[in-house]
Amino acid sequence: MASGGANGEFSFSSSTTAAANRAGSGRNGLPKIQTQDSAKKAEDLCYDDSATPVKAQTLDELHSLQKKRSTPSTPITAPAAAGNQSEEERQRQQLQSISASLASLTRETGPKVVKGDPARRSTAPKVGHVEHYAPSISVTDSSLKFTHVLYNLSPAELYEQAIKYEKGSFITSTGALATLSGAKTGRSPRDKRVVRDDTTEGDLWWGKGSPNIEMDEHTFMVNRERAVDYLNSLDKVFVNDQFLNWDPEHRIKVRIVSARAYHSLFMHNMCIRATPEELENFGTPDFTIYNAGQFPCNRYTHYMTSSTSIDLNLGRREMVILGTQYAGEMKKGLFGVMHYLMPLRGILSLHSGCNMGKDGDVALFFGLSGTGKTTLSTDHNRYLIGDDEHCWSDNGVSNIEGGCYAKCIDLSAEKEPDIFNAIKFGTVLENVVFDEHTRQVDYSDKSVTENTRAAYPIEYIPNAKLPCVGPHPKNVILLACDAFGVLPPVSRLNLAQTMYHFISGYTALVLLPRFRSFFVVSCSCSFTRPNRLTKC
Ligand SMILES: Nc1ncnc2c1ncn2[C@@H]1O[C@H](COP(=O)(O)OP(=O)(O)O)[C@@H](O)[C@H]1O
Ligand SMILES: C=C(OP(=O)(O)O)C(=O)O
Repeated sequence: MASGGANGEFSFSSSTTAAANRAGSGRNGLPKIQTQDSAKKAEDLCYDDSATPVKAQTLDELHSLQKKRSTPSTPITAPAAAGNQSEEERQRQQLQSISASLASLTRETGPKVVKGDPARRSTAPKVGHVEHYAPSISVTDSSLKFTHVLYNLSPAELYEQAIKYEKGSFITSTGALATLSGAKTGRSPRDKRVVRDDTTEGDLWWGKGSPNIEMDEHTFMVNRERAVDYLNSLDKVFVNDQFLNWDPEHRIKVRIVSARAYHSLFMHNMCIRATPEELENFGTPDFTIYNAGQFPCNRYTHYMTSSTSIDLNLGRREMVILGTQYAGEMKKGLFGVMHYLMPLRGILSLHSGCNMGKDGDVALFFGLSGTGKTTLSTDHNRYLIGDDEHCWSDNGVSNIEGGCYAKCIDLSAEKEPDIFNAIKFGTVLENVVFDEHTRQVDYSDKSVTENTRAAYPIEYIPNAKLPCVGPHPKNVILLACDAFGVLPPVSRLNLAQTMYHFISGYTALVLLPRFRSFFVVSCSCSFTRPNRLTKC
């Protein structure tokens, strides 16, 4: 039994130990564990208590001292058109916009949308509730409840939400948030549908060979309603208002409504993060994602061939996700939107990584999934502009995203140090396996999936180029997985050859990463205008 000795020493009560203590050594002859002089300590504590009284009477009061109110980094300036808009009015408009996003299109009333965490019952809603429409006699049960909106939460707040409420969420030894994406651990391209209507009939590639599988507007609305009803049935939803495209002239405002903190943090990392000032004037989004991934689609619905459906409606500028929680669907779904919107503005959207040398020479890395865009564009000797999605306009190149989505299988500090070190607080780590005690990740473990991923903000890469824009590219590199040695390891191509191989898009699909060989085509090219490439 251990007890404190009269002189403040830590001692054991057995006679052997007491004898050892007298002899100046601890049990088994080990040196005694020294502690402070307890009498002096008690005196100090006494003085401390009276010198700095606690500025609270209760624990709740003490907790309330812990948190300072967030304030925008610059004073709130009234937008010219809106005149002297009060903070309260601005909040009301923001809530009304979110309320409109969540509105059912078939019922007249919906839940009352309020801001804030429902778990903090003592905190009154920031703004009074907003009905979707004026109350009518056709009141439904759903109109009697509240839906709490967790709006643009910070990574720290999202960590707390995930760990508290989402099974399979843990903090790893380097501070990343480990999560599980559920039954789906990769994208579901066969479950993707695009609404074929007047907007898209002439602009999109339909029919044999096209990746665009059509659905009609009515079926989209059925799925949209299903997703909105699911989200409205929850106590709380996450809403992210963010941007796409670092080129300020062609920036797109996106809103992501989701049910999981994991999804909100993933998009926080992957889209461009708005400053508090930009959020003040965010207004109506250009595009909205409804992510109801935990809820399946109804297979009796026309066009549905599984319980998963990812539906894009370019006319309504909306995307609905049902039956998959894999976060990459949101990222790639938005990329599809940019592939539609940007060419209409004469801008080429590129599925490529992009980096820049010290002399300003920009290189593009094209390739299908897994060919090495993220790995090779994250080059310690060059500035990273982006790892996956870019726009090429008369202004040069710009990254569409605000973060990177790296594959983690067999990741090591030696081979990919910048990516390895980016896996820290704020990073989402999907489907990795870790030691239950030390929380050290085993990047070689494929128990959950081989497609383990890390999503982190681009500034986690030390030599990221911020803002993520650059001049016209000087070199184009085409990457391909070639398991069968069809292609030479490296070839230098002229313009016509580059166009030919770009269209061919050869990649062997059935590969494990360790068998990959990379066909790298480097072409010193003279593309100065994007429409030249558009022709191929
Ligand atoms: N020589 C190599 N070059 C690039 N990636 C490689 C190479 N050898 C193995 N890899 C692995 O292949 C994967 C490439 O994936 P990634 O860079 O994310 O591709 P993409 O961004 O094109 O989808 C990574 O897991 C990387 O570690
Ligand atoms: C987002 C994805 O694409 P990529 O492999 O190109 O990162 C994905 O496959 O989930």
